[in-house]
Amino acid sequence: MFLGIDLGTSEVKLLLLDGSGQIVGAAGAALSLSSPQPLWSEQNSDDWWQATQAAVQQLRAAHPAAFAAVRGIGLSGQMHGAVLLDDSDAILRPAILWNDGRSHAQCEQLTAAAPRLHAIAGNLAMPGFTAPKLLWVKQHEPETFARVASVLLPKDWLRLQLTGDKVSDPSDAAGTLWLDVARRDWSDDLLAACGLTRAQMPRLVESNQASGVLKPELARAWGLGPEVVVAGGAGDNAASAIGIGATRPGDGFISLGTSGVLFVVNDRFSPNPASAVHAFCHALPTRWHQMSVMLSAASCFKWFSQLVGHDEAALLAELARNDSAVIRETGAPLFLPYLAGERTPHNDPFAPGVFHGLTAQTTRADCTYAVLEGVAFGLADGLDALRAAGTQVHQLSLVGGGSRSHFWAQLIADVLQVDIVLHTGSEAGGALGAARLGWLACGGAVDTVCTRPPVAALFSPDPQRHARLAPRLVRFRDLYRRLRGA
Ligand SMILES: Nc1ncnc2c1ncn2[C@@H]1O[C@H](COP(=O)(O)OP(=O)(O)O)[C@@H](O)[C@H]1O
Ligand SMILES: O=C(CO)[C@@H](O)[C@H](O)COP(=O)(O)O
Repeated sequence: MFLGIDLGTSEVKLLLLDGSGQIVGAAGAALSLSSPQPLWSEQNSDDWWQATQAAVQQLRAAHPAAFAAVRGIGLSGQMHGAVLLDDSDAILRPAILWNDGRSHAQCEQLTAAAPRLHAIAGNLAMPGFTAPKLLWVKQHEPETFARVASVLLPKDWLRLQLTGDKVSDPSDAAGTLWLDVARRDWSDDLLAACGLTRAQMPRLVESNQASGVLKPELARAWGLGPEVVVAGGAGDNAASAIGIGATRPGDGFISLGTSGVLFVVNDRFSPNPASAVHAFCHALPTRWHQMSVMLSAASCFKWFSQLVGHDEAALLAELARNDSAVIRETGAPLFLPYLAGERTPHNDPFAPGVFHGLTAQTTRADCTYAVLEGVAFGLADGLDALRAAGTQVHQLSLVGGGSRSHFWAQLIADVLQVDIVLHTGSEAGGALGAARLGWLACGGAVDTVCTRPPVAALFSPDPQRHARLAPRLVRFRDLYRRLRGA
């Protein structure tokens, strides 16, 4: 048995996988976000550990025999977050997350201070990345910065609780802006630009290699044997790729989680900062990937559902009951999904969320539709950015919580004009990939472990609907341009 632990933004998810690749069970525990000031997004790292332990107890209770047979653990997690520790590994401040926009000024400073940033890290400096956050802490919380002995990414802080080791992997480390992405090693020059050194960074191992073993006292408390291997693991998007078998160049998927991600595998480091796509290491040693990232995707649906007091399933059922789809596709309001600013393609922490074109006839179902459509339009921008970066896409799998909606999957296929494939277990996101990385670290072979799960549904583009939506996409893009800086 192999255990995957995915530290998402809205939930910690656990998944048990057996030695024939079948999912045995899953469990989860919710997490909340805090935004003490505009543009800020933080979580308490201790909450991650409490949620992980609660989910472990759920999974053990549901599958006692299978859980007791766990031999390998893999980690996956929300990327870019900064967990700052002092020299006794105590947490110095709340973790600053991937969707935090406070460090926009520091991005400019970093770009000026590190002229080779784009060549080494392969990416634009964006506020969500780890390096500009540390510059922000240096300038705004100098007492804290002076005490920083270690900087860990979210899943790597969980690993510290599990094994006592400070270790990261290249797929997650690439999101710091301190990694030499082609060489898959820390860059002393980029660290120096932030007043940091390699001594403050975790050791790096590849995602599919062992990083350490579970602490004996935890193994006993969880009813596990000795020598449970913990794999290097991966950033949640690279882990999701492993989960749906996206390992060959050209394989790609969309993740509809809190963020919205278009991810395509490359066989070499392929930076293209000009189009605001990310070029990072993949979770296999000879692979890299490009991705475009929306800061708010399924989280727009969650926000709207909480605003109107109906859950996502109820809103989708209401949408399905209404038979005026064509009228809605021409008359519904437009929605700009920039609830936390945007990365690809705008790199603009101040981009606003917007409902535009409300009338006295606008219904709740129209607004639900607009939210789902606005996210699909954001993905269309992301796909254009990937194409501008030289990546070709013909078919995309869909993963993450948003993949529960077939309506949304069809809408995305129609907007993007790309086949969208749903594999079984797709809503598990990074947790399945994490479990698979645990299996690889215990000696599993890539060809055996990283297979494509069975296809649950295929959504092919409808050209007529695409033609109806095309003018709305033009208006969507125009709306952002008109509002920029307003
Ligand atoms: N039936 C549904 N249809 C579409 N989206 C849904 C549905 N149920 C939940 N979601 C969305 O799934 C998202 C959570 O997805 P998840 O992949 O777990 O995110 P994360 O990894 O960021 O925590 C929430 O934003 C929620 O609105
Ligand atoms: O910042 C990125 C990728 O660059 C995000 O994809 C985070 O990794 C958060 O992921 P989810 O919680 O949405 O899965």
